[in-house]
Amino acid sequence: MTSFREFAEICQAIEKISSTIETTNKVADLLKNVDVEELPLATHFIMSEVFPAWSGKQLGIGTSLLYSSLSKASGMSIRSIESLIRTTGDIGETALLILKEKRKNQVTFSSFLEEQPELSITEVYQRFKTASEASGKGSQELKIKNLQFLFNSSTPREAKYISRLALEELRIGVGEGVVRDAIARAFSVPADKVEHAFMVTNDLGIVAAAAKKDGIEALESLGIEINRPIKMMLSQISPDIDADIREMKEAAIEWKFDGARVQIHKSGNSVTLFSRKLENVTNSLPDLVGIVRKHVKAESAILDGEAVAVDENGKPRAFQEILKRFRRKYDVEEKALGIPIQLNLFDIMYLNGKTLIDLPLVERRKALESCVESSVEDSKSISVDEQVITGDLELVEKIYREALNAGHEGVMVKNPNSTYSPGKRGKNWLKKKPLMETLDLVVVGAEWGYGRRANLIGSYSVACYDPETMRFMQVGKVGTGLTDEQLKELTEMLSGLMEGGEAGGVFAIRPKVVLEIAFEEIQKSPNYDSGFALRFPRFIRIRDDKAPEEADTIQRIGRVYGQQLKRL
Ligand SMILES: Nc1ncnc2c1ncn2[C@@H]1O[C@H](COP(=O)(O)OP(=O)(O)OP(=O)(O)O)[C@@H](O)[C@H]1O
Repeated sequence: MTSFREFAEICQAIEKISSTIETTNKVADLLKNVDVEELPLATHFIMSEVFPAWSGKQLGIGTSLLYSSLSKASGMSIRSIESLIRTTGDIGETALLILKEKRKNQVTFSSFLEEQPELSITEVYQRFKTASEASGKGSQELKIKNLQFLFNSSTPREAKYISRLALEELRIGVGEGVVRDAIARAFSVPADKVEHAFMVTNDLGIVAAAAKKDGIEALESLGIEINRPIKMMLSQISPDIDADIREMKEAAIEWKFDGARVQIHKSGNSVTLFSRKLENVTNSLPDLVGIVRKHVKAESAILDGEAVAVDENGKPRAFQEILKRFRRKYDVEEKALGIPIQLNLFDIMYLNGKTLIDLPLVERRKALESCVESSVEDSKSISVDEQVITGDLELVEKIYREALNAGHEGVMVKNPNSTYSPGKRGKNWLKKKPLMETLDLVVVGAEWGYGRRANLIGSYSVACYDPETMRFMQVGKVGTGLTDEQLKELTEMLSGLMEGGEAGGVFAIRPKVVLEIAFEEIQKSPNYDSGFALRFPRFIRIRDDKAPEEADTIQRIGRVYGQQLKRL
């Protein structure tokens, strides 16, 4: 068993270094030292995850639960803890200070270290797991008891990283890229083998353990598995789509539906549906499960498509309508009748035991067509997205116009020879749609409203993402463009994410919720840590199909700012 103390020491060391190479070396040291059984846990922990992202398991520990546990473990009041957090600005440093104080009053620190059995990585995981699984009556107490146990058994430094891990933010800047390189370094395996193993498993914990056990051979034997979702391949906007099509010579053109992405796993009669964020949404969409069971003729398959909400004439409804269906947990059947769904399939990654992601799109397409059956009367509920392969730019424009006239978003332009690259946004999938510059930004703070809206959150501080530092950087405040209903919805979503208490009606929010924001212009500004500010930001919609790390980046903000200058 590896001690959590060792893990905390590595975190502390990484926090002090800024070079990526040194960070990677430290993570590689950790991976080398951890027992193979605990390696998946340590690999996730170092990326601030308790459960692998694909598992959809939520830790569900909010700040108030954490404060109560710290308070119980130390005897300090919750109010004092909140005020300490306002000074330190961080739950980790706060936990460290509280535990230092506690140990000082309790026993001599060295005798504590001698008496206390060391926490192992497995023990920390088990306590988190038990806390996350507690439900129903008495569950709060059980959650607190498990966290309290961890704080009672930890050194101040361990408490610092336990409390940050509880909120799934270690703040040490270690993401997938660093861990991928660290696995290659730690076990002397080629980086491209690690990358491919990650694409098919979507789990660096599994990859690390395989590399440690049996090197390249074990990595090559890893494959896609039903019910372990793989990351979605993504597209990018092209500054000159005509030039890109010319370069491809021929491109595969498909309608771009404005709905919600869905990844379908079928094994025999069992069907599981995952959202773009890889959440399991099967229970919300029983009608979609029925459609797949009836029309997908494969023993096992993983399919990619877009679910669109339609009206009685089969016309697409607003994007928000389909998200309502995805979110819906109760009254599912009743709601399903209200908002019928159409499933448009456009890719296949796995069929009857075979991984297809390394095949070119044209081949995958044949496989997809071979296993989807829809009769004329059913063509409203399921179809394979029509695809035209052409290099004729006029024809592309014609298909684009037809898509817009039919109420869709535009077209996708795909490279017919491209493989399916999970999690990648690149030139093999391009999108062509009418230009309206918006940004997807993350809520990091909020303020109560005034007057009639005093019991609702009325304004939102929004931030972009910096993938290099893994931090969110504020670019503005949004308070316009929202209806009362949207304010209510957002107030509900955000009230569980408040952090560190409230000061003058203003409070910090854990970065979880993504909003799409329109704006007039981006300006340079010293007021925000991003160095930019949005002029006249306006709310467009909630993007709860997007994870915070998928928000627009500081680099994109810089690029849009640069383009504005060129237009002047
Ligand atoms: N035929 C299609 N092929 C691929 N994706 C499609 C298709 N039709 C609709 N889509 C949707 O378009 C998205 C591709 O655009 P992108 O990857 O850039 O997502 P996005 O960031 O949500 O962008 P947008 O806001 O423009 O949808 C896919 O995630 C999918 O949900």
